[in-house]
Amino acid sequence: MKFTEMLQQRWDKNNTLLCVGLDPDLKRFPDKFASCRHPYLDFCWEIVQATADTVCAFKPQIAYFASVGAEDQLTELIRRIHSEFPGIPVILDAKRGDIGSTAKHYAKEAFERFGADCVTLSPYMGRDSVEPYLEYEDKGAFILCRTSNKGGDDLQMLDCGGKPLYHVVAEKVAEWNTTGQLGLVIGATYPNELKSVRAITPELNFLVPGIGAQGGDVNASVKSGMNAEKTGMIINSSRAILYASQGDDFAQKARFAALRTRDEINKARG
Ligand SMILES: O=c1ccn([C@@H]2O[C@H](COP(=O)(O)O)[C@@H](O)[C@H]2O)c(=O)[nH]1
Repeated sequence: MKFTEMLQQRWDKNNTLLCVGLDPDLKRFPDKFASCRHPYLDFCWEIVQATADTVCAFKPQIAYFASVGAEDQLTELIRRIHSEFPGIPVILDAKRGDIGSTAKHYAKEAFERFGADCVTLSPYMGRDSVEPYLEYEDKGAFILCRTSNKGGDDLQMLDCGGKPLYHVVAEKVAEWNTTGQLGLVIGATYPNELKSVRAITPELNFLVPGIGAQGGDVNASVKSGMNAEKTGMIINSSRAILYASQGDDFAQKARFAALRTRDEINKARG
């Protein structure tokens, strides 16, 4: 099934816009994982099992696996999600961006090696750096537009002939999106910007990180970013769910945190 179809089904049938981010940091795991052979896989798998019914997607962040040589654990994690929870799309947060010939290999890594359904990309190198990902017709890509961090201002707010650079990125991505595979990353820390980009691109889906640990306003973000169908958003929370407890009850506490967040999002949708 195509990434966009999987997502639409999760929105419609499971009534959730929540995405649980999988950013596994060994230092924050409960003690029982210290002696595991595959701690990143085992920890994330318990989180996935505890939260699967609450999400529209999972988003593993590649740096947390690659920095410790745990790529095989990431591959197995995504394989298990697809096998045990078919229909839940996996977005690999990799923020790639390179010339076409190299981008082909990054696309192969994300979609063939890791088996992800979607990937995050930088827009900085332009259309031909994105095109190799679109050759995988069932897959999707979210392009960085207005990121959740403070330093995003350095470039994204630059004036481009009377409009900020992130508006130009939104317009360009809408233009490149001839196949319906593209969306935008916009931080929940900037609800006003979410609103302005929704007005420019009513048809694009948004990946929205920044609630939870980064303090983004759930109610304002949802109201600003949802589309006419009250969907169009994948709202990510990683640390606030993963590390809701460091005790043996971590999975149960993660589930409660996910349920609370899903319900808060749904309340804001009205
Ligand atoms: O603008 C962006 C783009 C990506 N991220 C990623 O999302 C998660 C956020 O984690 P939290 O623990 O919920 O803060 C993380 O993987 C980032 O790399 C982002 O935060 N902002």
